[in-house]
Amino acid sequence: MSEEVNNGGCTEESCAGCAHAGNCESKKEDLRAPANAYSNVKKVIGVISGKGGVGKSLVTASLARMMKEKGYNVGILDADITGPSIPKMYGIHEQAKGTEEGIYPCIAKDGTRIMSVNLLLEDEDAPVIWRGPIIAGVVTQFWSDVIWDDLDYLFVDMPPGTGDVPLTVFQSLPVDGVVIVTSPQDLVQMIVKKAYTMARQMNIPVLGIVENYSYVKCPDCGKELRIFGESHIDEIAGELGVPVLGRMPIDPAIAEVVEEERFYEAKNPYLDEIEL
Ligand SMILES: Nc1ncnc2c1ncn2[C@@H]1O[C@H](COP(=O)(O)OP(=O)(O)OP(=O)(O)O)[C@@H](O)[C@H]1O
Repeated sequence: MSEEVNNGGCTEESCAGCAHAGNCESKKEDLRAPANAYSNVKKVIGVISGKGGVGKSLVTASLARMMKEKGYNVGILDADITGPSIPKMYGIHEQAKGTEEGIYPCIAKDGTRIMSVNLLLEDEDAPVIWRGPIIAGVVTQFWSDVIWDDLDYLFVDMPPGTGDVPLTVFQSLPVDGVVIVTSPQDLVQMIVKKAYTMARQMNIPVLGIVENYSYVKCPDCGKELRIFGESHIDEIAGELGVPVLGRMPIDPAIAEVVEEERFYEAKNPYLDEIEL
């Protein structure tokens, strides 16, 4: 079930007397959180998935690396508050510092600016046991209180699903578009549609779909093994009218760079051609 939101197309005249006028999605700017006064972010891209564990954080960081390699100023807002993984991928274990003006993101070895709840906790292994509205508030603060400085692209790694946090990000941040990450399993069709529909209901453009775990390449004969079954991604993308941005195999070289916390030098050849 979705919240009662209006998808736009409203005019001042039609709003007058409308029962939803007070919380109408067409008046989106009312819900927008202000950016920090020292931030100048040109594009905000959300990375979402209908379900957990499909490699959303990996895709977020890969897109950030791709844009970094192209010479852009890039940041990652880790909105996956209860399962933050971005700082560790980049080998960052320090705490973020703040001043009166705001909080400074940590800077990875490749220059990527990163903010995550793990950079604010005294013990990075401590679990975050907060209720939805508190978590959503923290994500908004990552936009309003963090000094992002000049960024060409800010990638937002969302928690899986269509709960409080994605809703808050869509309502409070000026998201220019989302990338949906998925895997080739049977349930996927329905799950991708849920993520797609949520973004569309919030008037956020869907830039395309990335399929992860598409295949494994046999190290001996080079044959592509589809261990999660045949992909339905072209069908789904066609039905929704969005492009397939990439298909990633399970790649031990990528797993290694994550395990060794060296993502600042990662190259993900499977997503190189994406235009954002
Ligand atoms: N194509 C791949 N090849 C090798 N390892 C991968 C690949 N995709 C993801 N992984 C690894 O699988 C693990 C889970 O990936 P990731 O953390 O990106 O998933 P997620 O969808 O963000 O998870 P969550 O839903 O819990 O936030 C990570 O250790 C990641 O490095």
